[in-house]
Amino acid sequence: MNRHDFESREELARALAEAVAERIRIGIAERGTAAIALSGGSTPGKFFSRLGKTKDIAWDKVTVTLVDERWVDELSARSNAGLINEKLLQGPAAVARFLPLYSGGAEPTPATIAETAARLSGIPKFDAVVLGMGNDGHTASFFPGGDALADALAGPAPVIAIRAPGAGEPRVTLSLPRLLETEALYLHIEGAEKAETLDKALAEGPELDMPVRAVLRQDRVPLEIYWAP
Ligand SMILES: O=C1O[C@H](COP(=O)(O)O)[C@@H](O)[C@H](O)[C@H]1O
Repeated sequence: MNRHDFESREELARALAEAVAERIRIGIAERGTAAIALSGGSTPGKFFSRLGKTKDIAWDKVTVTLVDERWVDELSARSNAGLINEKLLQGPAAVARFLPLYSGGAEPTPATIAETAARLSGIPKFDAVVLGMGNDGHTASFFPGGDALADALAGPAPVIAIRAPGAGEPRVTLSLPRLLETEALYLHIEGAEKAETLDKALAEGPELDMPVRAVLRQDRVPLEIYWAP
């Protein structure tokens, strides 16, 4: 894994946006289309704004989806899709195709999960996956204590419904094997507390206690860690 430290969050956002933009350009050059999976939460807003303003990308050939979603309506302030719409899918990027993970109703059902998995099956491999991390050591919706955490980490199902004490709403997440079907993998974290959490996760200990360890320990895709204070 490689760690990229920046002096400011603005610099990080610029560099990560350029790295992901380059993966998108390569995907379009090689296959005619590109697909990326992004995280939600409080961290990626600046990065999304930067990426969405990138002009030299054929955005109409790009599919954007999420690595995970809170089971809330897109109008909710907690919606990861809402964040993508507000910050990324504006300006040049407004013509990208967005594949949401939330599809209505009180909670995800086997049928809605199957529909989402079917839609994602049209994307055999992502060009870039950008993960975040919570201070409890979760990434995507791989939460400690999650009722489907083992399945989410091991697959084989590509899309998993999961509930966990620290997660708030019911969640839906792409499984780790599905997320590792990518050309490039990024972990975007900011702040001193998250740097400490990362150090803790890099130390020995069970993956079920800090699920981000499963990402840090995998050897299928080189992990690029982007951090700023
Ligand atoms: O709930 C979530 O949390 C993580 C981390 O979010 P942050 O607010 O600490 O940046 C995020 O990566 C994930 O997509 C989201 O659903």
